[in-house]
Amino acid sequence: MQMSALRHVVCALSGGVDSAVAALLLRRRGYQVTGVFMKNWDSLDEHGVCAADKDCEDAYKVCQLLDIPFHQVSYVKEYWNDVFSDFLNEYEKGRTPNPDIMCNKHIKFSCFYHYAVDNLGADAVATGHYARTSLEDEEVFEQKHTKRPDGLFRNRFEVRNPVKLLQAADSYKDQTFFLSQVSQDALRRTIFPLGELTKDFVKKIAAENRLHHVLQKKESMGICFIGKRNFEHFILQYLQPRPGKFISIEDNKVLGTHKGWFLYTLGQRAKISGLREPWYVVEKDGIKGDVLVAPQVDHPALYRDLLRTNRVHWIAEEPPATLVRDKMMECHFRFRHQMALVPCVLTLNQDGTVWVTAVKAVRGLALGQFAVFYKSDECLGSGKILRLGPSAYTLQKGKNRTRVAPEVSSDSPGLHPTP
Ligand SMILES: Nc1ncnc2c1ncn2[C@@H]1O[C@H](COP(=O)(O)OP(=O)(O)OP(=O)(O)O)[C@@H](O)[C@H]1O
Repeated sequence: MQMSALRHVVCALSGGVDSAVAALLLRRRGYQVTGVFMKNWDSLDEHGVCAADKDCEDAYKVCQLLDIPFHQVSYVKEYWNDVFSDFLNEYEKGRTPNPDIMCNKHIKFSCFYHYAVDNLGADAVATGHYARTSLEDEEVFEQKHTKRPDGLFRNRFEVRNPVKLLQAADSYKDQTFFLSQVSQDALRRTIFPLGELTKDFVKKIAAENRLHHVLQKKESMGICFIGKRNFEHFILQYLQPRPGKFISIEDNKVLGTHKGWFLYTLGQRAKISGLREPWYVVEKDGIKGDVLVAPQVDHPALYRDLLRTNRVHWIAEEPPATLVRDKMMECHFRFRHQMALVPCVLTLNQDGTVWVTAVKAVRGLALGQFAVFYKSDECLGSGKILRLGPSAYTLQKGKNRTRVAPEVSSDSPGLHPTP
């Protein structure tokens, strides 16, 4: 076969084991592969070392070993504007953002995707994510790059046979949660070479193919730009402290003070100086800046069964036909990576937002998190949580007082779900 006839796949290489093996497998399938390292964050870690430089070197070494071209791109500015600013704004509003979901949406599957297709002439892009799509490689290559019209007249019937995002075969490693805001356009031209593999198998392939330098690296944990640093210290470099009180939800007693209500997420253990027993964050008062806490890890104030999202991003069907027809749909959702899926019922609103009613109350729902929806092994899409229903504790108190319980919300008062 002539070089020009080879399929060209551009693989995002992080310098880690997963993307290295992804590139290797693409090479084995006979494709022309190019490796691209993205620099998204520009700073020194706690030891004065720029971690991105080391990762970039490792990615370059992978390309040398596989004998494929290497490119480096900087999205430091885009990452700051589209991911980090949003992260800070959300925290400032007292919400719990997810920068990894935003990074996939805006950087990997937008900036990188366009760079690969428009500048490097890629027939498809690939990453080392553990996820699958409903397309075989050949079907991915058959996609014509046609830009869909934006705006009012784009409707859900325009995309024929939309590509589905499916959970990885290794359900423990599955990363569809983080991919739930990716566009249909990018997904149609994406290959996930690791989708059918387990992590152990991926490591074995790396070991058998002289990729020892990436194998020895530790798994990236937590938010990439914070690394091992103390979260409170990191965030207080960017946001003004806003001292407030820790208040017990049970008797309104002031238990201590904190440096900012935005430092706490619902469900998290609050370290209150002078107190040995654990207390857990159950509510935040944005006006006074107080953090309400409860004394047990499974306190009813931590449990809710109702939430509302912003306009949902649907990956394949916009929105699913069943939901449009019945205005309701049974499915599953999760709001943290790797948590067990929770059965729920969705109710669609006129503006594309949904109400999610969990079959059973769940612990630790927080504003700003993404509710990611699943139907069997398909990831349908996700919406950001902007409103929470009353907690089990509020409902109990309400029952005792026979009064209607208030909702927690980060914006103006809204509707209740209407069946
Ligand atoms: N800095 C980067 N440059 C290029 N691609 C990246 C970068 N960071 C992540 N990716 C891509 O996104 C995928 C998922 O990233 P994630 O941070 O979840 O790492 P991971 O699952 O530990 O994978 P890896 O072992 O390849 O680092 C990677 O496999 C890689 O394809």
